[in-house]
Amino acid sequence: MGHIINGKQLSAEVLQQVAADVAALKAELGVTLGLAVVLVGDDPASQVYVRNKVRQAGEAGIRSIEHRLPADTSQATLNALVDSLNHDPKVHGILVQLPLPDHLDEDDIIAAINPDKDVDGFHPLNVGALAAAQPGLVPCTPLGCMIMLQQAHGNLSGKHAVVIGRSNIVGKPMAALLLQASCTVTIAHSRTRDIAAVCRDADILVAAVGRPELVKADWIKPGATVIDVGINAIERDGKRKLVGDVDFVDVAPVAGAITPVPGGVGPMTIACLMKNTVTAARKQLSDIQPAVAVGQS
Ligand SMILES: Nc1nc2c(c(=O)[nH]1)N[C@@H](CN(C=O)c1ccc(C(=O)N[C@@H](CCC(=O)O)C(=O)O)cc1)CN2
Ligand SMILES: [Mg+2]
Repeated sequence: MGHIINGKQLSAEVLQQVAADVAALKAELGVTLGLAVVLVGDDPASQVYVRNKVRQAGEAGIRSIEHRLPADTSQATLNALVDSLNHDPKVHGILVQLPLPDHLDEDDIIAAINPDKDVDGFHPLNVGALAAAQPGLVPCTPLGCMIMLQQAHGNLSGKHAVVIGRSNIVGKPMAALLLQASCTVTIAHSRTRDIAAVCRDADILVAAVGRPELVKADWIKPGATVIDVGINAIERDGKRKLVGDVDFVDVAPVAGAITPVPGGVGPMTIACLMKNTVTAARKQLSDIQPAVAVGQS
């Protein structure tokens, strides 16, 4: 049985560091960090995630400013809200919970966020910065996966990493971060030929496709590290159950280390949102007060 990477415990450690950084910024500069959380509509899962974000911000000493808008909110109204948050000095981070209702254009809203406040790391300028290995805000889920990998593996240099999935939110930024860590990176997707054989060559496998329990034991090189980004609600034996993109029971005996679902990558996503809020605030505060030393960690 491989080592189970405990995302709950690791996220608590990340949050503890964030709380210390938030307290230090308050002590040094007298600034309370602010995170604006925008939720449009009443998607039940999004409501749970937003509630957890607001709670954890509070635990880290970050003030959250919640904006809950009805499902029929217009693009113009949402853009105007984002614009006002962009100009509010008490707001250091802005996140718009996804998915948005169908009539809204997600790309347009993301592009409207000030890139310095884009704590999700989805703005095209932050996407470009990551691709060019320049400083910027990095999407929370891939950032959380990297923290888990570094803890499980130490140095990642020279490892073959396979990422299954090519989404803008997880697959592509994940591949960019693994490349920055000097991995040899393959992105596999729905058109990849003999995907099982491609995955079997991986020292590190990151599954982010949204297909319940797609990855089986015979896809895994013995001893490989397996990071499961999938969160899929299924029904089994008449009960609702959350499973990942990896068949955990099948794969865990073969893997060297593996993340569970729930309790793996999910909690790290929220912890990294708080970490990004500190990163964003430091950049904004050092732009305003370049002479003041704004600590880094
Ligand atoms: N603006 C954003 N929208 C979305 C993001 C994002 O990073 N920014 N990611 C996902 C949803 N998400 C955060 O927003 C998220 C999903 C799941 C979890 C989590 O902790 N999951 C738990 C299980 C939760 C459950 O019981 O339902 C776990 O894996 O242990 C955190 C955050 C899409 N939208
Ligand atoms: Mg849409």
